[in-house]
Amino acid sequence: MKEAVRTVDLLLPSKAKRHKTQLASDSSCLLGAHLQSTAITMVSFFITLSALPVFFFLLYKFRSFLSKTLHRLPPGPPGLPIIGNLHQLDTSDLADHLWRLSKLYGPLMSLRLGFIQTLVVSSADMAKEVLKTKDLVFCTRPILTGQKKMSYSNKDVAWSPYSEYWREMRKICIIHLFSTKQVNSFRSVREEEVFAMIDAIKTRISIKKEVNLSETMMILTSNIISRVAFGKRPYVYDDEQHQVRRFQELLLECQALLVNFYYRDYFPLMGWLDNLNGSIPRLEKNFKEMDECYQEIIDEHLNRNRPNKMQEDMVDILLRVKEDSDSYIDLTFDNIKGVLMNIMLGGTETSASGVVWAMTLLMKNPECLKKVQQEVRNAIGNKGKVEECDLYKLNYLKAVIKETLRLYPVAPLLVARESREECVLDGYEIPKKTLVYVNAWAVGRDPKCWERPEEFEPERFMGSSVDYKGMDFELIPFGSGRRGCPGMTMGAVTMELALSNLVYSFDWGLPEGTKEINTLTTPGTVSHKKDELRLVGKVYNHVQGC
Ligand code: HEM
Repeated sequence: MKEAVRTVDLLLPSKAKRHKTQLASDSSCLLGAHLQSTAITMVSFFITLSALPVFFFLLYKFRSFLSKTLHRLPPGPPGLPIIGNLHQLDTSDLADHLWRLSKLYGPLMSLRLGFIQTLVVSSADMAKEVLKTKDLVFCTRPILTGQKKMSYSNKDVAWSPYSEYWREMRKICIIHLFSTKQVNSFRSVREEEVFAMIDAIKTRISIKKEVNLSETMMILTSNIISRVAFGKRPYVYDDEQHQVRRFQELLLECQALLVNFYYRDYFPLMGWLDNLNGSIPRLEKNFKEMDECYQEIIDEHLNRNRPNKMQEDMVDILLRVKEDSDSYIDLTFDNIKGVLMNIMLGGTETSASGVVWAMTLLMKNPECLKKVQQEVRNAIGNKGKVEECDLYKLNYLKAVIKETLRLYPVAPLLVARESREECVLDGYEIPKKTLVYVNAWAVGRDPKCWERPEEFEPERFMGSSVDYKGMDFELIPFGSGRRGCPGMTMGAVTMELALSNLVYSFDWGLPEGTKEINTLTTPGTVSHKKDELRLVGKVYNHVQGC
């Protein structure tokens, strides 16, 4: 009671304090009224809370009723009210799971993820429809919480919706960062890093330790991309293999946050749960820390007296374009940071995962490993290392990479797209704003296109014109069309250079006690081999040929 009087005391203006005595006697009524109103608020809160599911149920029913009556949607597994098919999805191996479901429901399959109408495309024919014939309808990206935050509100290339801004930004990237000339200008960076990796593996072998190829490849591609993007090498090989830098740790957290599940993306009224479970504060924290790093990098590049400046890197190029008054759009620092993020995320994990899958499949198919080793060793002789200028001679190695990307596409569901308008696909009506996943994993296993689709047979590409450049829809690891991967040349040459040197320089075997290598995958946009690939290597003596 005393507390209540004191609180009232503080709240009252001085004039009213004359009525203090009377108020003190009234305060018990005031407290009673306060308790009553709290009780009413709580009861109404609980009524609202219990009415929410009913509200959502009715909304869901109404929406599905509308969707079904207004659109003839492709078939799909029946879902539950509100959550739709979310509970049925095995996210540990989503692409494989969706491929299996598509065998029941067909190459165009409808799902409902919460309130989001979703389409899964699982055959080469239908992928061609979506990525080529109707590319203009399906060339935008959905706006999702993690991506939006990390891309400075979609001021990047990869997650920016289809717009004049995206077209200009992509043009800038293609001309200034990803052109063949530009990719070639970073040749020495890739070679130096691959040769440093080979030396590090030799040191490891000399002390009779097994080689963790998953880790080694991540170090390699992080080094290459960091040097190409902003002229710095985040890892150095030492006795303990590496030393982690702050930026790389932040990138790992960023990757996790990008694939995190945010309620607000699928249940528009339940965004508050993201704050409650800590997802949003975690996102804000990582964004702030990443932003500080990007800003530091930009500030360093703006310093004209920057020490150790070797060659123009991507930040230099983007800053130059920013200053260039003739450039197409007014680049801001946020645009540069968004593109940097795309390059770091798009370029590191993808090529690393590709080489690990190639080595995994070669280890499981020793006759193919032998064949590719023979090809590389015959072509290179005792030169000691494979350089980029040698790669054109290595047709079987290129076939190994294609076959790897067919069976284990690094981004098995590509990068999600969204329909910009209503359209008809194979007789089905696809509503506007449908979330679209093109399942490259399923397409690579499409029995209409591939004989013995489950077998690893690089020979199928020898003498075949089928390539991953986006024109052959049975092989689309880099996507296709307007949103196809602009970093394909850089990614492919990195994989070829790393793999060729690995098979040229070493003979590989399984560590003692390991009978078989599994092919379990990690969840996420980029699919890694779940269990690290650990092998024992023997240095190959090129002079003696053994
Ligand atoms: C093995 C290597 C790589 C693979 C398998 C790969 C795969 C992909 C895929 C599947 C997409 C989506 C395509 C679509 O929606 O049709 C994509 C987009 C993209 N990739 Fe790559 N990528 C690789 C390397 C790289 C590299 C090295 C970079 C940059 C340094 C890069 C930057 C990008 C960007 C910026 C986009 C977004 C394009 C847009 O939305 O307009 N990628 N990549």
